[in-house]
Amino acid sequence: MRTPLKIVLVGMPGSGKSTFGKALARQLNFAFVDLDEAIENEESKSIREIFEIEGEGRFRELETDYLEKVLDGVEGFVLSTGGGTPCFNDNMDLINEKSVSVYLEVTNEELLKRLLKDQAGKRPMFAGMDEGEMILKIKNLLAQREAYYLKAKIKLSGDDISTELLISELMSFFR
Ligand SMILES: Nc1ncnc2c1ncn2[C@@H]1O[C@H](COP(=O)(O)OP(=O)(O)OP(=O)(O)O)[C@@H](O)[C@H]1O
Ligand SMILES: O=C(O)C1=C[C@@H](O)[C@@H](O)[C@H](O)C1
Ligand SMILES: [Mg+2]
Repeated sequence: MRTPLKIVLVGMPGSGKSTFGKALARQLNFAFVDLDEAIENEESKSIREIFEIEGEGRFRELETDYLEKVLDGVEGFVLSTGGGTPCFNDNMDLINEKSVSVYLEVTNEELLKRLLKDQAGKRPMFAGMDEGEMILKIKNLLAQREAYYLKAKIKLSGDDISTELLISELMSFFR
């Protein structure tokens, strides 16, 4: 039996992992998993509730548990991680051991635009912040996280990354 292809998307909050992942899975006819959504469904709580009631530490434990479960699946898939997933526990090493990881690198200006557009309160990391505070938070998060994201096997940069570009990068990767 051929080894199933497991594609894991990583990147900053708002970089488009969920949106892009869904489109990529549809195009490849692969199963799609969004780690944040999987946690919310299984725990019957929103990410915001888990942060507020049980704290970020508990969320990071759950995140690693669900990540391991998905990565150990026998079928191929596209997995969109949460923005912080690669940066806690040994998650990024685990991702690289078991999948082809892809970093979606988007400019801070575009991240801000997208996060401002999204429903307030959807992302606990940015809860209650004004635009100036969000810019600082994006810069700080990227400074802490970029080294983890850069461990990905493939990096795609730009504010309008297409699924066709990733498919062509995947073909080069396996060539
Ligand atoms: N290529 C794109 N161009 C413009 N807007 C986009 C693009 N991709 C995603 N968006 C928009 O940006 C916002 C964030 O996208 P998305 O939720 O997919 O990001 P994410 O990386 O999954 O974030 P998180 O880490 O918080 O889960 C959404 O409103 C989405 O519609
Ligand atoms: O950047 C982060 O740390 C997070 C991003 C989201 O995808 C969620 O996983 C959660 O809100 C934490
Ligand atoms: Mg997402």
